[in-house]
Amino acid sequence: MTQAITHAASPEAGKAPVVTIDGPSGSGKGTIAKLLADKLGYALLDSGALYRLTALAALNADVDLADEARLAEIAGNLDIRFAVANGEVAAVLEGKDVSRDIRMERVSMAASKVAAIPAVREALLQRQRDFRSPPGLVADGRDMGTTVFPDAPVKIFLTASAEERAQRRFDQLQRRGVSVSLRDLLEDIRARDDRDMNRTASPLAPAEDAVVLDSTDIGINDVLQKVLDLVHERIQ
Ligand SMILES: Nc1ncnc2c1ncn2[C@@H]1O[C@H](COP(=O)(O)OP(=O)(O)OP(=O)(O)O)[C@@H](O)[C@H]1O
Ligand SMILES: Nc1ccn([C@H]2C[C@H](O)[C@@H](COP(=O)(O)O)O2)c(=O)n1
Repeated sequence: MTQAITHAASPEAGKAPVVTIDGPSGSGKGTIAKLLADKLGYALLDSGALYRLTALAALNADVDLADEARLAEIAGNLDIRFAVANGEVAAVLEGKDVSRDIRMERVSMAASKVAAIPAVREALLQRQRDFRSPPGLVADGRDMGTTVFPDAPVKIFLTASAEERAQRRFDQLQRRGVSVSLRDLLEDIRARDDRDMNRTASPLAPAEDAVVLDSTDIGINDVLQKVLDLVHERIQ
């Protein structure tokens, strides 16, 4: 069962093993991170949710997304917690479950802009590190292996072609009854890749010691098994 962590870490917590899973949007990071955390009984950090929550708080307060100082202040003072209910992790902002709101397209776009601001990333750094706790942590994002947990014993960079990622997102939205165009999704994925890879602060890139897994032609179970093999080889 995935653990939800909301408290500051103890000295032992700093030594707990971390598995980092970075990669572009739609590569399957969130899916694999959740399955892995469940399997290992580790805590789970969905770092993208922190950028999404910052973006939602800013949109709710009508803050200009060009106002970097104000956005950093919002990121540094977020009133959030992650609650586990029925095996799912809910994101709670100022007491309200906003798990669905933070997945809306306008929030995704705002999160991508907010995440490019160095002062926002700095404001969220320690909060992310506080998720590290025994028996271990699975951390999903873009800079988990390069910046947030550079000493992690297992670093995965999960990728897939833009076309495959757009198709996966299309199928996911269709299952939820949301009608979208595959072409728009592909354009959106390319725009986000470009912004995530070309920003100056913690750009999306594999850590030097990361294992790169291309899941374009590999199913979820096979990806999970490859990651588990690495964990057993390096941690337990
Ligand atoms: N290897 C795979 N084969 C087929 N479908 C997959 C695979 N991995 C993930 N998926 C599906 O792709 C969709 C996107 O996966 P997921 O949300 O985990 O991606 P993500 O990398 O976390 O994206 P984001 O960074 O935008 O949150 C989901 O519907 C998931 O079930
Ligand atoms: N460590 C991270 C995590 C996420 N981001 C950015 C990338 C996206 O534009 C946005 C939302 O992430 P998602 O929920 O889609 O994984 O946040 C980042 O820059 N660094």
